[in-house]
Formats: sequence, structure tokens, C-alpha cells
Amino acid sequence: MMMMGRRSESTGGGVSVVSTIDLGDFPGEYEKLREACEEWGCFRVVNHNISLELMAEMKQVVRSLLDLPMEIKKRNTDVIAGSGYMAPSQVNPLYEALGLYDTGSPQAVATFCSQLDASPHQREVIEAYAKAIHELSMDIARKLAESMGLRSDLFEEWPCQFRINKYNFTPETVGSPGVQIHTDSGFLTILQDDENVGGLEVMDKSGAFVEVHPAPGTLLVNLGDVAAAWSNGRLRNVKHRVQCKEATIRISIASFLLGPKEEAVEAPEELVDSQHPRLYKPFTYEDYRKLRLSTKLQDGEALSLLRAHN
Ligand SMILES: O=C(O)CCC(=O)C(=O)O
Ligand SMILES: [Fe+2]
Repeated sequence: MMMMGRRSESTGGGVSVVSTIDLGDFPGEYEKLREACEEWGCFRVVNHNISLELMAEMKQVVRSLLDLPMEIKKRNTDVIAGSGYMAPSQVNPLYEALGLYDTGSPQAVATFCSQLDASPHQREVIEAYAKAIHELSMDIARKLAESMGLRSDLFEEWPCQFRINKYNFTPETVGSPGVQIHTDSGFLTILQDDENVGGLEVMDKSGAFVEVHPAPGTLLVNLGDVAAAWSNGRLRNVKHRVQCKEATIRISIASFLLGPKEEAVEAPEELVDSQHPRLYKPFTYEDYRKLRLSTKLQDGEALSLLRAHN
């Protein structure tokens, strides 16, 4: 079944309606953007500023970095909690990831590249991709704020993080989880999902998982916990997971626009009134990240520990 006015993302079992937002069609798309963020916390973008060539080159770079021997990948140590290499674990045995915090810092990019013995070409691609993705995440965050009638300069200094993911899927693992159910902790994530290998699933409002099929050339945007708190509960932090559907290596590139570096995450006054009392105490992104790690609450539930008592 396809709902009016939206493109169907998937059909799998049930209805599936992850909207596609045309970034070249604003102000026309404001309402659709806002609705997608409230109803799903997830949408695809087309007409973005990342060239197909850059997407393909970055994918190649990421694939070869993740193919490095374990001893080298382990040099990618944490800059902030959980930002570095994640080896396959008991919880996610098929999954590993390298991370870069923060992509806006030339020093951080240089360190990441030298830890992994990246070639000058690989480094150039990473730098170009980081710059283009940063601009895109700012653009999307601004459009989202504007769609809510808010100022659009709210996200200027917010840092961005990369996580490049590899799923070691084999014939034996078909049907098992690739990465556990989670929400992203930051404001928004731009995901270059594998253009061939599916497996990503997002949760709809009824609690059912919906498959998100690859759509080459497009990018997927997920909203995270900071978006839910910052918007005083209006925007949805979408729960998602990756399932192994086929026996092929799956690669994805997640770029997270996290949250303010030092200031607290706090809903703007415009989003708070007697009908919408403040839901969360102000918190810093860094503290929230630590809270998620220490409580192991990966699916947005850590936010409930920060509820304001109204
Ligand atoms: O691999 C994917 O498609 C999703 C990755 C993801 O959810 C993440 O890195 O937070
Ligand atoms: Fe995620």
C-alpha cells in the first residue's frame, strides 16, 4: 500500500513510508520535512551537494580502511567516549567500526589518517567528504529549524563525528542481527547506506520494524536523542537496527551532527509553553553520551533519566 503524496521506501511485510525530501525544492518541502521528522525521525534526501563520484570514492576509502589488519585499526583510539575503533563484540559479533571525532578539526582528521596509514589520496577524499557532509548537515539542520519557525543559526559550532561501519555477513549469519536496536545519540545523522546490500530497518510509531532498501545516490537522515530533547519532544529519535539479509560484506558511512560542544542541550523558549511544558533538564551532550554508555541504554531510554519533573 502506498500512502498519498509519498514515495514508498519499502514494502517488505507492512506499509513503509520513509519520505524523500528534495533539497532543491525549498520552501516547498518544509511541511513534508517537518512531518517526516515528527512522524518518523527519518527521511531520504535527494538533490544534495555530495557528488556521486565523491560518495563512491569515500566508500572505497572506507572499505580499504576497514580491511586493514586489526592491530592497525586498534590505533584508532577514542577521542571522546566511544568515538574510536569498535571491534566485533559479543553484542554485535558481525559488526566493526572506525570513528573520527571531530571531522571539522584538521588536526583530528590528520591524526585519524596517520593512525591508519592513510595515503595522501585517501586523506584528500576524507577531507573533501567531511567538508561536504558538514555543509549538508548544517543545511538540513537549518531547514529543519526553519520548518519549525525557529532561527536557523542554532547549530553553527556543533561538532560532527564519522563512524564507518563494516558488517561481516556470511551465509551462516543470514537472519541474525548486524547491529542491535539503537537510537543515535546526537542531533542528526547522515547515513550513506550500502547502495547494494540492504538490512537497515527503522521502527515506525506502532513499534514495527520497516525495511529501508538501498537507494543509490541518495542519503538517509536519522534524528537522534539530542533532536528529541532539543525539540521538547516534537521530533522523533528513530529506533533502528541492521539485520543480516544476505551473505555479503555491508559497508555504511554514518556522519553525526552531535550537539553543542559546551552549552547545554535545551529546548528554545518558542517550543515551551503551558501546553508543552519542558520535558528534559538541560544537559551537555558529553554528559549525555557518558550516561548512555554507563547505563548501556542505547535506544533513547537514557533520555528518560533526564526528565524534568513538571
Ligand atoms: O549501517 C547502517 O546502515 C546503520 C548504521 C548506524 O545506525 C549507525 O552507525 O549509527
Ligand atoms: Fe544508528
